[in-house]
Amino acid sequence: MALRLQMLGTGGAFAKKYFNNNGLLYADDFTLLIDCGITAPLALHQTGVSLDKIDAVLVTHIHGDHVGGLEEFAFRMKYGYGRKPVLYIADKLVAPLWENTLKGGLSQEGIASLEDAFEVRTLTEGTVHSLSPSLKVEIMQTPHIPGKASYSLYFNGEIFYSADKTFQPDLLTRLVEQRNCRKILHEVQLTGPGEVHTTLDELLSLPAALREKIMLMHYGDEMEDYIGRTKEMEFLRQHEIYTL
Ligand SMILES: O=c1ccn([C@@H]2O[C@@H]3COP(=O)(O)O[C@H]3[C@H]2O)c(=O)[nH]1
Ligand SMILES: [Zn+2]
Ligand SMILES: [Zn+2]
Repeated sequence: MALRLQMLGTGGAFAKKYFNNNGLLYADDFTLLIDCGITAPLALHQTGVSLDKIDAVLVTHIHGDHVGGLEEFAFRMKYGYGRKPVLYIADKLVAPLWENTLKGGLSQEGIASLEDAFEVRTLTEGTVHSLSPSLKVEIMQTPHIPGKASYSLYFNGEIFYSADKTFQPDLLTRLVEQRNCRKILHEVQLTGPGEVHTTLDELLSLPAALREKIMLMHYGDEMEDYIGRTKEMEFLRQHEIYTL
C-alpha cells in the first residue's frame, strides 16, 4: 500500500503560525516520525497521536526545529512506557547529537550515552535500510550549513523528503530521470535570500515536469500570501493526511 504522510508541522524554524517541520510517515506496518523538533510534543498531543504508537524517530540534522523535542520524547517513553524509543540517525550525527544537544538534559545515573536513552540504529549513506517490510530509506547528505551534516531521505525508492537544504537542481533531476522518483516533499523559503535554504524562486525555475512532483513545506508565516504563486507546487498543510 502507498505511504501516507501527516505533517505535525510545516513551519520554518521561526514560524509561529505553524509547528516545526516534522512529519509522521505511515507505512502498512510502521509509523515513522521524521524529525522531532521543539514543538513536536505539543503537535503530537494536538494531533491525538500517543508516543507509543510511533515505531521510530529519524532525525535529518541537528537544529532545534528538528531535534529539540527528543529530550521530552526519551523521558516520557522511559517514565511513561518503560522503554527507549528507536532512533534512526546518520552515523556522523550520533556524537554531535549527544555531546552538543542532549547530554545536558538527559544525562543522569543510568543515562551516560545516546544509547542509554534511545535504541540507536545508525544509517549510512549509499545503503538502503529496511525499517520494516514496507518501509525502506536511503539517506543522502545534502548541503545546508557549511560544516554541519544534514541528510535528505529517499523512501521506498520513489519518495524524496528534503532535509533543510540549499537548491540542488541536479540532484532533483537525477532522482526523477534516473531513480524513478515520483514525489518530492521539499523545503522552501518564501522571502529573502536562500543562503542555507531553497527559495521559492529557485524551485519555480525548475522545469514543469519536476515542479509537478513537488509539495512545499518548512515555510514561514507568510505562506497564505503565496497561494497561487507557486505554479504546480502545492503547500503541504500540517495535520492533513496525504497519500503519497
Ligand atoms: O547560517 C545560518 C544558520 C542559521 N540560520 C537560521 O537559523 C535557522 C536554524 O533552523 P533552520 O535550519 O530551519 O533555519 C535556519 C535559518 O533560519 C541562517 O539563516 N543562517
Ligand atoms: Zn529547519
Ligand atoms: Zn536546519
